[in-house]
Amino acid sequence: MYDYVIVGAGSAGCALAARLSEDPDTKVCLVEAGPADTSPNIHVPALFSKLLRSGLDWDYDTHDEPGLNGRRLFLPRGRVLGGTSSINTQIYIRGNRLDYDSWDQPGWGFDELLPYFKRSEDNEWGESEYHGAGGPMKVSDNRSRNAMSTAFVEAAVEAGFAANDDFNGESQDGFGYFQLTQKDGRRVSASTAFLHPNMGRPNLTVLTNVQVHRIVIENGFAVGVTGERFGEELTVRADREVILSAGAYGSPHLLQLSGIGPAQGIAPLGIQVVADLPGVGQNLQDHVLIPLVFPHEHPISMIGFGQPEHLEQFGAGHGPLTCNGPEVGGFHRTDAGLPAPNVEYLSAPVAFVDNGLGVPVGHAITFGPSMLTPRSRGALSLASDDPTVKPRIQHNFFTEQADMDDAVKAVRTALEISRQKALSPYCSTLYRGPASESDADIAGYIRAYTHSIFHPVGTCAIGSVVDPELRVQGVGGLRVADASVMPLIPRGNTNAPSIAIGEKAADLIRKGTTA
Ligand SMILES: Cc1cc2nc3c(=O)[nH]c(=O)nc-3n(C[C@H](O)[C@H](O)[C@H](O)COP(=O)(O)OP(=O)(O)OC[C@H]3O[C@@H](n4cnc5c(N)ncnc54)[C@H](O)[C@@H]3O)c2cc1C
Repeated sequence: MYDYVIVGAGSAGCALAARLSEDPDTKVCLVEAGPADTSPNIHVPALFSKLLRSGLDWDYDTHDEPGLNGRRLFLPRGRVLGGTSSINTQIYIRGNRLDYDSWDQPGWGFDELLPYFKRSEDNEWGESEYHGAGGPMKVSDNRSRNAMSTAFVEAAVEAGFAANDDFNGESQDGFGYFQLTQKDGRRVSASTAFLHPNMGRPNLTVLTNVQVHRIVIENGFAVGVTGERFGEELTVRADREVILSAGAYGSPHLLQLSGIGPAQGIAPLGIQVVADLPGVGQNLQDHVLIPLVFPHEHPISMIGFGQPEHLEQFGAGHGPLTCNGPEVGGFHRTDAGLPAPNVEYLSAPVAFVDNGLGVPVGHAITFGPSMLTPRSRGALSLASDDPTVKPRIQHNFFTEQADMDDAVKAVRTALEISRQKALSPYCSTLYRGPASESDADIAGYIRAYTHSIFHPVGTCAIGSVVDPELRVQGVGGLRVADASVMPLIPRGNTNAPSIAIGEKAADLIRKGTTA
């Protein structure tokens, strides 16, 4: 018997488990579907693409996307200790102040969340107004610094955009190198930061290879979870609370399998409705990337990494194997009158094609806009009452014309950057890109080549599915703490915000706010 059972050892779940188990009198069980994070492909940043569609990936796809010529897009999610933070590209971004303030939920404004961002952080720059030092998660400058990445930032400046050294500081706008969740050039995941140092705590149990199938609910109260481990059924009981940290796809999937969700979607599958919560699985938001790929002859892209000298350099904490992929980027407003950036440019020293699944055959640079403020909304619903069957996920990318209008402008800006002098050695040939700069050609290219950049949120949103203390409405002893609770997607990458949610959830739970 445990006080708290947490489902999912991802970005939020690891932070939550570590914080709750700081109290030696609190017994915490963290249940994870995937294995321990021992694969070397996790820890060597440049190998991240080897994790996609591997055994450490839930390997989802969207249903036919109506705004993207009916294509199905690849949606990777980590299935391993650390969750998606064990397979991501380590960019450390919090989003914009405006994001959290516009959630308009008590306790979730930017000024109230900043202490949680800082508490988790150990920035090599040290402590400041916007940064924390001494927290569990190391944040460092990029150790790789590919010549193409530097050229991309220089080209953006040549095109008239500002340089920015700190996207998490006073202002988000501008171009520069990202800071990364790395230590000495190795990946820092939520697992290596929050779990590894605390595995010896007698009051923290971490169960791996246990896929939770349902929440056990007795008299309207969550009292544990049932699942499967190597073919054997397993039940874990919680004395106080069950907390779902299974991610933006996993948490609404589990709620619906447990009878919590839209009655009209779950009852026909023979699932007994425990709470009719129409918001579960709705409000799905994500960022897309529109990649432009420029092949060239310079032998400096990621396909050349892995030479003996690179391995030696990696051992010393630097060199190309520390490359996270998108080393640089920038935040930009497609219209000067916007209150905050609506585009994040990403640039990687490699041909990043076919959702990251295509194997690059020659040297290239890939960059393009990731659209930060989508109006389109998708949904996740049950395809079956069998918990091992993947849910039906539809993002509805670009089903709102305003999303397309912004993206067309953003692609045009990327092409303008590609024509600057600093990029001239690398960008003379456009292999993947629009046929011309007409609105129609750019829109056609977007529909044919856009992919997800893997930041799903919003499917158990605060104010709809959970209250501001993250309690699931209509069921006792049950909370959700992960990216799914964000009512609106932040302007940036979603790992740091998910960790901040785990940090804050721990304080909410410790305060004993359960009804
Ligand atoms: C390829 C890729 C690159 C990315 N790059 C970046 C980046 O550079 N920077 C950034 O900020 N963000 C990035 N992201 C996104 C970011 O990592 C995620 O938004 C974040 O990790 C989500 O955290 P979470 O806690 O909500 O969920 P997750 O970290 O996905 O954790 C969910 C956990 O729950 C487990 N789980 C799910 N269902 C069950 C079940 N039924 N039983 C037991 N366990 C279960 C999963 O296995 C997983 O461990 C990237 C994502 C991908 C896929």
